[in-house]
Amino acid sequence: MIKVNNLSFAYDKKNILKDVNLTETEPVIIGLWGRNGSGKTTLMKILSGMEQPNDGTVEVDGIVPYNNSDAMNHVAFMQEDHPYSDMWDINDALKFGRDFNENWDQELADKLIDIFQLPRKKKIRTFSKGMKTMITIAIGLASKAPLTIFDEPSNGLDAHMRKQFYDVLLDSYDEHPRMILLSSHHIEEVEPLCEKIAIIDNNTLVHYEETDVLKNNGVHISGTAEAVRAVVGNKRVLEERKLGKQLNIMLDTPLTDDLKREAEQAGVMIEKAPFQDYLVNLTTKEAELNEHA
Ligand SMILES: Nc1ncnc2c1ncn2[C@@H]1O[C@H](COP(=O)(O)OP(=O)(O)OP(=O)(O)O)[C@@H](O)[C@H]1O
Repeated sequence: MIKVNNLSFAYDKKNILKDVNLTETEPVIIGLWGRNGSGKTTLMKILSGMEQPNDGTVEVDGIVPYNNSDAMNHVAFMQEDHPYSDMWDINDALKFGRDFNENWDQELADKLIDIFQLPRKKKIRTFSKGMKTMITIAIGLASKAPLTIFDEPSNGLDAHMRKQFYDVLLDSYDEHPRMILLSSHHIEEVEPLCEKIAIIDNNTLVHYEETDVLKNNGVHISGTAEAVRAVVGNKRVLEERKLGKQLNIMLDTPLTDDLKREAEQAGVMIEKAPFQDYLVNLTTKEAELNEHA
């Protein structure tokens, strides 16, 4: 379904993406995580045919998306701050979706507009940020495109709306499994939806893994320096912070029962690190290693 081989892309000779490889053949919901400016939107634009790679190849659903009028039937790219005409109300936006997506599901579109309680008659330009995000989610899901891409889809949604977004996305995916790519720089916002996570860092895709595997990693250990170091041994350290005689270390390892026992015996505190903190430290560490390579 997605085949990206040795993809490189530059804006004005500045490398944004380099040697990106990603292959996925199964319907799956993927979270694309990376820090601000890491190249998530750029990769999404390339997958949807809005930008052309400088090097390498991209195939989506068997087609090369760039400069291909057929791409619209294979990829729906719902951008953050999606550009709607100032004159449009919801019916105009849905008509646009219907005209450009051969798999368009009008019943689902109408249902989502009702669930999100969006006003049909008001111009979209008068909507709040969260309401604009919701209409974008409705159009993306109703497109039923083989690859549906949402750039920062939970942006502007309050906790209640975010839950509704999760529910409608998972219902729609269960009913019609397809590939859905969701970007975020805050992993906790999309992780509950995603079976797999792709991580962009240092201009490339550094990890593509099952969410459950990645999410298990990252452990904080704190206590006196000597006791902490004894537990750490030669495990991979992602972050180290000293506070007087106290040492706090983040390890790149899962929190196993063995490790908990070891920590208890050594008299140090041990806990699972938040997923977002783990990813930030993981990418910082790998960027440092690359710099020194
Ligand atoms: N049209 C453009 N012309 C020149 N540089 C650009 C253009 N669009 C993006 N960039 C640069 O490309 C890099 C990657 O931007 P991109 O928008 O893909 O990142 P992102 O991971 O989506 O960031 P964010 O999480 O902040 O939205 C940034 O350094 C950005 O300044």
